[in-house]
Amino acid sequence: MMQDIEEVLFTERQIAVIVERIGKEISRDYRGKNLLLVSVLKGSVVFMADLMRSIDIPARIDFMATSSYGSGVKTSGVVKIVKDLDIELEGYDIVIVEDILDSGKTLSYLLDILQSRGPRSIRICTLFDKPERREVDVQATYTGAEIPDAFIVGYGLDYDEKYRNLPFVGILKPSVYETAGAD
Ligand SMILES: O=P(O)(O)OC[C@H]1O[C@H](OP(=O)(O)OP(=O)(O)O)[C@H](O)[C@@H]1O
Ligand SMILES: Nc1nc2[nH]cnc2c(=O)[nH]1
Repeated sequence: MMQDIEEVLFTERQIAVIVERIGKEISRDYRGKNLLLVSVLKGSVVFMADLMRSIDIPARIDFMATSSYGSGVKTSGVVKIVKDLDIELEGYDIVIVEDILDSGKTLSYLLDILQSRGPRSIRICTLFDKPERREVDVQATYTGAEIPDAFIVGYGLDYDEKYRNLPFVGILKPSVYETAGAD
């Protein structure tokens, strides 16, 4: 796996510092509220697992899954709900937990859908943001780090369902996806 990584962007240690900082911000902002963390599968699962443990106020969790990237590095732009939430949203202060904000299509779609279910409030938390790539106007309240326009993997993020279990985040060598299928 390591041979497919061009450059390590964030080490395990650097990610831990970022997650800890966001956990503190959310704990401060949601004290006395009715916090529900909504993790968007599968990419955010590693971030979610660490983030929830760095939040020291009561929090519920739920999961949903969307799909728009298929097995490649380009979004199809058509977002589908693959798995919906289990709970009703009335009365909750929702923080959507995402691994990456890229074109913005996934989060803009999710915001619309979740908003229509009547939560008390709703905000976005993303570990990574690629502002240069934005096609739809979406902004996160909590952002771990802004990154350049490169395809990253690790710490939950995949290419073709691989590399999610890397403990760090790195840029995938373009030769990996340019020669895809030649495995
Ligand atoms: O801003 P966008 O261009 O919409 O891209 C961001 C979305 O793409 C990734 O999900 P993906 O569809 O690859 O699913 P996964 O989380 O299961 O890897 C990521 O987890 C975000 O949900
Ligand atoms: N793995 C991965 N998924 C993405 N979805 C949108 N951008 C990215 C990215 O850079 N890496």
